[in-house]
Amino acid sequence: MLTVSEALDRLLTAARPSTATQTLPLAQAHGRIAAAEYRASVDVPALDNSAMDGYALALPFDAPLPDVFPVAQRIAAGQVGSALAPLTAARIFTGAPVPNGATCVVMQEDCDADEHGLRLKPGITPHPDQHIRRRGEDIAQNSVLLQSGEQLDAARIALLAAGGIAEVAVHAPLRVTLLSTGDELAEPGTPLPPGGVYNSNRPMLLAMLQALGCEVIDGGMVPDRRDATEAALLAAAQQSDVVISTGGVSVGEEDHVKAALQALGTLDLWKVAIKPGKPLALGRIGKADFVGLPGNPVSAYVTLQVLVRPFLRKRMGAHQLAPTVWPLPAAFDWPRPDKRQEYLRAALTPAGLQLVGQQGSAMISGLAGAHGLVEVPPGQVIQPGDTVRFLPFTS
Ligand SMILES: Nc1nc2c(c(=O)[nH]1)N[C@H]1C(S)=C(S)[C@@H](COP(=O)(O)OP(=O)(O)OC[C@H]3O[C@@H](n4cnc5c(N)ncnc54)[C@H](O)[C@@H]3O)O[C@H]1N2
Ligand code: MOO
Repeated sequence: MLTVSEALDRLLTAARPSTATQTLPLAQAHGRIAAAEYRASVDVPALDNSAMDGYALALPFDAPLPDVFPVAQRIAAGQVGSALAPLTAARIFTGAPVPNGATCVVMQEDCDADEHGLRLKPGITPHPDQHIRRRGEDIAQNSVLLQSGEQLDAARIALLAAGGIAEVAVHAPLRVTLLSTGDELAEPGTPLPPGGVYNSNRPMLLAMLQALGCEVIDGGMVPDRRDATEAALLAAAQQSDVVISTGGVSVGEEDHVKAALQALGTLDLWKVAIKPGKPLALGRIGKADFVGLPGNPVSAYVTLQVLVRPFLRKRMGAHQLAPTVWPLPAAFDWPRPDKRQEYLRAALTPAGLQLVGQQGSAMISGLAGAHGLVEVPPGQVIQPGDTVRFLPFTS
């Protein structure tokens, strides 16, 4: 059986990054992977400007100040004033360009202004550059805003917009067909027949794959028959870059996915020393990649998160593939480790990481309260206070 890191190496070697790209307006690019590098077309801010509503002053700082400063001009955001003579003031508003000659801005709460001019309130001593945002202090023109292979989230979209970028070249979305195998599966909203189980993997994986940025096609539910499994896999492979199924990859005679895959294409990886999720399968059918996730919901969740996500991200053209790992203290006991590398559902608490819910691979109840997974190497016990590897779900 492959170790988790051997399996990850194999998956990443097998993942061919997509080459198809398209150009999208920034507002439509959320979640997509950049296919080019982008640089700022302007300095941000483009001019020195005021951080406060108040007065820009041309003060010397090394000489006594007069009591009153004439207010020579008024500059609102979007306007550009004229040069400020020494010892005069300009009425100014947040974001408005600071006129040449101004050495500081004083907020209006710290001044009194009337028809005679502006007076600083007692005790107010402005310092050089006070409340002035300098040109380019946030982003310098031509600096890199986004690297090829980065995923466009809200913050990166804001960064590109601030730098004047209107459109981005992105990788075409990965088309993933999702199949659910199992005669026992019933659709939520329909009566549950005797022996039935509601299909929770399908909406769970749909949500996870969409969050990754995939275009997901629902391939439906596949009965536990070899001919039906082959027909469903073949149809799915013809319409997608990647086919992902759940269930039917273990060893029982009702498990047809592996045999169907071997008949239609190649099985390149099967069984990983991971708990939950041992019977994970990887292969090819024609031009499509195939990933067979175990049927147990938590096994499907964990294998997608730990192993399949990096594979899909590389397929999508993303560069940062390794999961984020935070070394954090455990606040729990794990006295009976497994031979397989184990992933435990855990929540971040002020006391440290706490396990949530029961840890069985069919136990969905704890998943919703977890913030991530604790990675337990084969055979390793954990005691409260031990530093463990925590893989947050948000990364
Ligand atoms: N003799 C052995 N039996 C099993 C082994 C083994 O090594 N030897 N491995 C076990 C492990 S570990 C896992 S994980 C499961 C995985 O089996 P399959 O991938 O073949 O999945 P199924 O048997 O089809 O289903 C397992 C379990 O999950 C439920 N399920 C399936 N699909 C869904 C769905 N879409 N939504 C909700 N629940 C689903 C299904 O009803 C079963 O209870 O095999 C062990 N057995
Ligand atoms: O690998 Mo299975 O998920 O232990 O039940």
